[in-house]
Amino acid sequence: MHSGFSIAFIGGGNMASALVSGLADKLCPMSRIHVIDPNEGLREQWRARGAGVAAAPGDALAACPVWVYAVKPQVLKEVAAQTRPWLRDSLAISIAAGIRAADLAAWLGEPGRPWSRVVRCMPNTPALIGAGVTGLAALPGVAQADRDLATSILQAVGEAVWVDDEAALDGVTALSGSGPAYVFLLLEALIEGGQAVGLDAAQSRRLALATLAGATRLAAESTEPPAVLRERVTSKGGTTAAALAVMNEGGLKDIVLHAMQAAARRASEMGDEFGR
Ligand SMILES: NC(=O)C1=CN([C@@H]2O[C@H](COP(=O)(O)OP(=O)(O)OC[C@H]3O[C@@H](n4cnc5c(N)ncnc54)[C@H](OP(=O)(O)O)[C@@H]3O)[C@@H](O)[C@H]2O)C=CC1
Ligand SMILES: O=C(O)[C@@H]1CCC=N1
Repeated sequence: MHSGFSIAFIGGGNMASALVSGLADKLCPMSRIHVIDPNEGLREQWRARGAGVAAAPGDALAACPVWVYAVKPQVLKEVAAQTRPWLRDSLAISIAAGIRAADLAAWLGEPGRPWSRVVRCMPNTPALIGAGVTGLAALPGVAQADRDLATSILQAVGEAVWVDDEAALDGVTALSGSGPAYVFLLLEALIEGGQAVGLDAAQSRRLALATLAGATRLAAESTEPPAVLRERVTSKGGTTAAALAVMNEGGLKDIVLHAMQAAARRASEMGDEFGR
């Protein structure tokens, strides 16, 4: 990416912050990051980090070749209308859950002529430390150069996975978009459980984090499926079998399945509710 590359974040909240932390200095310096957010306190934080800030769209936005919409799905339509007058030749990337690329393209374009440079994606918060994973999709007419540009931006904060059918992004949202929250919930449970079985808080946290990290890395590096790795931990008549029996009785797998279905359904509902 050349040194003149600059990127605008429309919405400077949690996710913009996570993306910029991973991006800054890898792809473009902070001085080339422009953040638009109505919240004065947030703008002050961005200013302190070295980013350009504005309360509303203006000339600085028009000059950015890449725009990342990082506002809530509920306000994206209104925000697209606010930014549209400043659109010259920029690639529009949306990270809003549920909102379909065709809707954003229609909001940014003219009647009968949707904006052709729209990529929809679903990152996750580990982007903050460069360990994110992002699902991406685009309408069929989007140029390969724009797909490559979006890939390079999201790859700066982790892995990038393209899906052919945009509807699959609702599934990505249910898995990796919301997924860090499921892992944090498990982590909370492990830490509380550790204390319930006699460890102190610090020991529990250390053991829980190392267990999640170690097991995840083992699964990633192994050629064997997770079920086989699970069986290797589970000695006949032993401690793991006792624990898994309780988890199976409680229907843990079904709970996760139903939770993910609820998340995917909600993404699709938000697309209907806040799109079009
Ligand atoms: N959090 C996550 O893990 C993930 C979130 N996403 C998606 O990212 C998007 C942002 O989420 P998140 O960062 O968590 O939300 P936040 O609420 O933290 O950030 C959104 C920011 O946009 C600001 N905003 C509101 N109106 C405007 C406007 N007109 N122009 C510019 N900025 C505006 C909000 O200000 P104010 O608060 O004052 O309204 C807020 O600071 C959502 O669409 C979400 O679906 C995607 C992947 C993961
Ligand atoms: O909860 C949400 O709607 C957003 C999308 C994925 C993670 N957070």
